[in-house]
Amino acid sequence: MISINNSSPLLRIAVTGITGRMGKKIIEYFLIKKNKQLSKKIILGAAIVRKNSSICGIDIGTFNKINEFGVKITDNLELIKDDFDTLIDFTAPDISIQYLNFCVKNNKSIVIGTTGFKQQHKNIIRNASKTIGVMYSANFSIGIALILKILHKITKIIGNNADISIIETHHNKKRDIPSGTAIMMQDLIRDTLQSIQTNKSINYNLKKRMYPSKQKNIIYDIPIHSIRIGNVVGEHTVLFNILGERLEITHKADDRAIFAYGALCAAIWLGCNKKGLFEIHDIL
Ligand SMILES: NC(=O)C1=CN([C@@H]2O[C@H](COP(=O)(O)OP(=O)(O)OC[C@H]3O[C@@H](n4cnc5c(N)ncnc54)[C@H](O)[C@@H]3O)[C@@H](O)[C@H]2O)C=CC1
Ligand SMILES: O=C(O)C1=N[C@H](C(=O)O)C[C@H](O)C1
Repeated sequence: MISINNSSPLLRIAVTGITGRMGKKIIEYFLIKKNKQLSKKIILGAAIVRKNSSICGIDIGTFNKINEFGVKITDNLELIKDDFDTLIDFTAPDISIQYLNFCVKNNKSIVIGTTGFKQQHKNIIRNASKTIGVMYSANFSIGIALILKILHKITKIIGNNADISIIETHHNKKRDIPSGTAIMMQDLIRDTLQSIQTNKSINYNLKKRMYPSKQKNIIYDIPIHSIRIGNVVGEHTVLFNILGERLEITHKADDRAIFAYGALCAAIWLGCNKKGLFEIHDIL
């Protein structure tokens, strides 16, 4: 499990996208105090919604049809900049970058779960991490963090001789395609294959992925097949086909709470004093 440093001080969290699928899940942890360990370490400092939303000014508890909580929904970060230490963002690429820039300007740490970033966004994220603590992951589940370690090991052993494909399945409301998780898996496998080819020790991490690989000549065809159907929370399968047999490594998310829990643990781990670019496996 992700370890939570018990000596970390109480951390005030700002949550963006509070009307979204992920924003609601994260807020739920504060309103329903779903996890005692987390509740001892973090408090809700701000609940942020898109500009000019009709729900600005409403108490977050009232909005979620429970008792008044004492935090009013806002679209104005300037008003609440002294009410939080760390911002957790699961929204959309362009607004995520605006929130990131606000955090840089006001020396706040940030946990970014948004996916669908283009390379120029990733360069901005990387640059911001020179000034503040940035935790970025396309997937905050413990399961995927563990599978990434397994994929690295399998690719090192059979990658050179395997036919590899990735299948990702998500709900039909998902905006980006393919999923950020599938791209993360594809990047890891490609980096591992490149390291085998060039005998360089692989140090797979996001930092490396923030800049495209310099070795343009080595292209690995690892196709990603995407399915958008119903309410699927998120499923990923990596297939390694070698002579006479096939490995299928699968992760199936049933509840977005796993992503929310991972993001909240990441926020506690990140705290408000670190500087740099981190990802979920930094805290496993
Ligand atoms: N890293 C991870 O573990 C996970 C990442 N995600 C990613 O998180 C993001 C959000 O996913 P969902 O919550 O399902 O989406 P959603 O569409 O349900 O929610 C998006 C939220 O962002 C807000 N938003 C969008 N554009 C905005 C703007 N211009 N200004 C202010 N607010 C804006 C919306 O109002 C909404 O509250 C996606 O990129 C998704 O891929 C989702 C689940 C897990
Ligand atoms: O949009 C989603 O729902 C999810 N998006 C993330 C991704 O793009 O990988 C993570 C998870 O699969 C759910």
